[in-house]
Amino acid sequence: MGVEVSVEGLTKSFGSQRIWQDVSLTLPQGEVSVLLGPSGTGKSVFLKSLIGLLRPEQGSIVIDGTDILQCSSKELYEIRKLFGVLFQDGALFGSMNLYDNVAFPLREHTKKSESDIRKIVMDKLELVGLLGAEDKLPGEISGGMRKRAGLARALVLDPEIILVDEPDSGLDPVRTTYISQTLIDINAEIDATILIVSHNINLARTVPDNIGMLFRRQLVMFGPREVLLTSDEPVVKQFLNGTMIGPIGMSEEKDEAQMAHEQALVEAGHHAGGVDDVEGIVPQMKATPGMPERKAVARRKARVRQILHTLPSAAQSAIVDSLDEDGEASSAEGDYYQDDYSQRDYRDDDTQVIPVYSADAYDAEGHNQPHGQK
Ligand SMILES: Nc1ncnc2c1ncn2[C@@H]1O[C@H](COP(=O)(O)OP(=O)(O)OP(=O)(O)O)[C@@H](O)[C@H]1O
Repeated sequence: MGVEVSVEGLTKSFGSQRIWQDVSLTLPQGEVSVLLGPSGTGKSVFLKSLIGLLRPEQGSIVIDGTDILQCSSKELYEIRKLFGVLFQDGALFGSMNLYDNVAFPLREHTKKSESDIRKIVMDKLELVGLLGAEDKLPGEISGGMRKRAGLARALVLDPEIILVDEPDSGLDPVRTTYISQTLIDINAEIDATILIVSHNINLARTVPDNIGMLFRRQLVMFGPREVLLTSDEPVVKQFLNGTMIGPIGMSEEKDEAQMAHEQALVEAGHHAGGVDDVEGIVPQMKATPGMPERKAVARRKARVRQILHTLPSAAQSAIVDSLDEDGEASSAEGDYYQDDYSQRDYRDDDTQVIPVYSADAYDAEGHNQPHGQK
């Protein structure tokens, strides 16, 4: 089973440029999480920090009991072996065919025989649907195939944590769904902890168990998927709907005057773009029939049940509904409704759900004034 990744108070700058600050979240063991955020908010920087390629100046990243910001380089080397990483372009070696690309980590990091390597490589190529393409060079195949080859290579060392940077970039919606299905199937097969960085709303709505969002140097929230997908936070709603109306601007920082101007345009009949009906919860993708059950599903149910009372009421209802669909409502309701949630302020609870932005969370300059963050 994949290991938990626990991030606490993480802050990263490049020189005087603060990328994000005080980011705290836990990727639960073996679950699939997505980190959303507008372009340039530091999602890739976060992903590279998790594997120790970039070094945040504050905070901790605890993986399998080791804080990778404090450990020796030898320990970091060992921790890195737990990871499989799919970078945006697949990061394949252009001069090697797909077989050799996928075999590369096995030849570099293990003493396995070529016949053992062959078995593993063919197995992973089959998992990502690339059997028959092993002799092709990266330059001879499509972007989607390159991504799948990169994914196969990320899997050969049996990673416990898989980091995936924008699996959808450069892919059409159908291929994006295929790669989403592959990620879910991989999770079912090897039960790895998976973090996907993306700004694809369809993927975010259908793939993960948990969703987080970065915006204006803060982690806006992180928690069960139902929390973000039912959120009323302006930045989340704008992001999900893809409209120009809201705190996200072309260059990220949008001030009050700009927001008022855009609102006036819309009131005068200008189309703000995006779609209005991207709301609510749609069913989560399941492993392809014939694959093992995702073990994360049962673990997540138990985990979410424990924190349910700390979540916003819309998220609670959505979670209870999803359990209803699974035929669990009657046994679950007894547990859920012991508490009077309507009387609770979820922001005061000890929870990983960190809603920071609301309508009153911006000062006169349009800068955020985070509240409720732990
Ligand atoms: N090695 C680096 N040195 C200096 N600045 C960097 C470095 N890597 C990233 N940055 C800066 O960090 C910021 C966040 O970049 P990052 O690629 O993480 O954003 P992102 O959210 O992944 O964006 P996108 O969705 O467009 O891929 C950018 O301003 C980028 O220029």
